[in-house]
Amino acid sequence: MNDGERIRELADQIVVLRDAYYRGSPAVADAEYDAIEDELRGLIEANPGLAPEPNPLEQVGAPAVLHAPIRHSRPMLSLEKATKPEQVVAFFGRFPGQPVVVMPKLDGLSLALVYEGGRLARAVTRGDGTTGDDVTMLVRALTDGIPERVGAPGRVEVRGEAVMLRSTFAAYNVAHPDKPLINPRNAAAGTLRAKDPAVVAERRLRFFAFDLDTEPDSAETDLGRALQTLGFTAAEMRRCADADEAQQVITAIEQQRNDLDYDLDGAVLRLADRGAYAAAGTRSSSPRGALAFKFAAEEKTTVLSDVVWDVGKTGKIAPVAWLEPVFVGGTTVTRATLANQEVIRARGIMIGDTVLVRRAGDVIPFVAGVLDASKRTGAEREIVPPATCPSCEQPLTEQGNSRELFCTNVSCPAQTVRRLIHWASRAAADIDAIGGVWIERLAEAGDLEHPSDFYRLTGERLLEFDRIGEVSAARMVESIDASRQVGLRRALIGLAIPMASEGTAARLCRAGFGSLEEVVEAGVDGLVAVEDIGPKVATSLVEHLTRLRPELERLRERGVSLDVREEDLPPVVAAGAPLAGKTVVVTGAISDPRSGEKVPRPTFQRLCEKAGATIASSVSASTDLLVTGAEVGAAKLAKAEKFDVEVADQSVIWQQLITAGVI
Ligand SMILES: NC(=O)c1ccc[n+]([C@@H]2O[C@H](COP(=O)([O-])OP(=O)(O)OC[C@H]3O[C@@H](n4cnc5c(N)ncnc54)[C@H](O)[C@@H]3O)[C@@H](O)[C@H]2O)c1
Ligand SMILES: [Zn+2]
Repeated sequence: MNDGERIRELADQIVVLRDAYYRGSPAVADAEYDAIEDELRGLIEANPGLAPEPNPLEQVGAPAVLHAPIRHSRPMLSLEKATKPEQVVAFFGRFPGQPVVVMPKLDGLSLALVYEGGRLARAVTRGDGTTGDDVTMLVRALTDGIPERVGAPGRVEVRGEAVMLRSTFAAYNVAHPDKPLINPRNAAAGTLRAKDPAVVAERRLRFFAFDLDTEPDSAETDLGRALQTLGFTAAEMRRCADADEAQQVITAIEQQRNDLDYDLDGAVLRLADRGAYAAAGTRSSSPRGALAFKFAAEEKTTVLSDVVWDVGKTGKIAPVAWLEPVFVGGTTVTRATLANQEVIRARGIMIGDTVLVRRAGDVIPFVAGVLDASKRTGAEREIVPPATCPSCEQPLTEQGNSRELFCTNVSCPAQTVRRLIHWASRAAADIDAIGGVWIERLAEAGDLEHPSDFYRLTGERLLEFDRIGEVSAARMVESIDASRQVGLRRALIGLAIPMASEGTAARLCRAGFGSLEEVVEAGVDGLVAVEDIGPKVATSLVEHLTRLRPELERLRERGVSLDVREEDLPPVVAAGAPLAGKTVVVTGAISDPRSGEKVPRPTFQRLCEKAGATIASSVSASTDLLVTGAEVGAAKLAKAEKFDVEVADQSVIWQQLITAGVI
């Protein structure tokens, strides 16, 4: 195929893919689509005479099906893309002496909001860039962060991104396993395509502003301040004087990406001065005064080569997707979760399908769905859940609405290994010198069956195995020995009792239980009396701990402490504690001002607790204080503002901790 033919082919593909994408059913992942655009761009650059007519790269969006078309006051454009530092340098080179703001490139859908006489007159989607759809009613009902009124009498147009927060997305998919959303961006677009606001009220979106026109021109030339004054949450903007500084901010945004509650696919550079940005003008499909720096993709497509049913520590049989290796979210992924049968059915997934794999934030990679079922060849196979346990071959039971499968055989070998690995894990006994492979070998050899068996292992016995030297054997024994101090809270976690979470273990310690035996003796009635422990959890605890009585005895005999430890209890609050009675959320990167060294967040939270604070993980109406470290996400700050929560920089709190003698 010659270049001209390839150009034609790519241009046609782009038109088809865009059409599908903007209708809400993308046929490929964004990263793959971008690669097609890049190839076309490269070919046209090399052969300017062969540029297609019309050139899809010079068009924005897609000729959408508009229900209520509204023409934009000025086009809503796409952005010029960059992936290399040199391109950032070149951008600064085009505007000597001009300061630039760098902000996250939020991955949602853009909206134009028009205010007339101080009131929201209409909200319009981007559409094909020239004409968009009127979505005023839906936006009013479904989007947070859009004020009904602004304190400016003339015409005001604010542009920005409406995103579905990751937490909203996850909660929605948990509540609707039968019709899951594929990703937050798609969900945001889908939400505003819906006709009835009430139907999708739980799909709330959040609006972040990044662009502004005012008539008459407002005196404020700084974009971020101008937007805030009007009552909007602006995308977090940082002013940079040169390309080096901008590159640092871009890197910081990329690093903080996992901590944020929304998807971003890059960083946007834009002239900080509103006048300078307008004066720079536009190209056919992008403004000259802005540049998008793209990050690695969090979603890719790959082939689902097989599904393997994995036996968990509580006997749950979970489908695990085996994938052809794919680089996504910063690592090569070969396994992903499929949750349960219902999810597989709802997403219509088959073995051999090309599936969309998502790895965003801290979530475990999961198969979000099949993008284009029309590509099937007929060689795909249905995913059939097993009738018996893949490990012990006992029949399985189905539980719950999502029809999760369980092996209830307590001596199931796979469960045994999983439970032992769990006992040795960091959250429990923390036997860090013995990894999963060794646990499996020891279980196979008959040395390990119950956690208490770890405490019978000797150096001599370990040396009887292949591929182990004296040094490692001694380290293993030492690590086992140290784990005898596990204590009530971590032992309870380590025993992997169904329905009892880490929080349950902490609550029991705080409620005054002194040992695991005391927990069993309390019975269901005694346990439900503890705050936040319900009858199901209490019953499960009593049932399983009663069954485990002999094991508890063996652990005791072998010198393992099952009594509450000081670290299991809330810290003693120092006299004159500065944070006494306050519910505190900590966000961003924390470092000790005395040494400049990074401090893990849990360590800092523990210090705050010593100063009297109750730690919470997310900002809500009951939060009293948000402590901010470096690189704080806009979402947390926006929430603090919404709930009127006091915000303090970490330096202030460190000072208080030092003054109060906490450290
Ligand atoms: N999978 C597919 O088949 C397919 C097809 C077509 C397009 N796409 C995807 O759509 C996107 C391309 O389309 P595009 O032109 O909408 O996006 P773009 O990448 O060119 O970016 C422009 C958009 O970025 C948004 N944005 C977010 N934060 C911003 C900020 N701080 N400042 C300015 N703008 C900001 C705005 O909505 C703006 O419209 C790509 O991500 C592409 O992968 C995918
Ligand atoms: Zn089994």
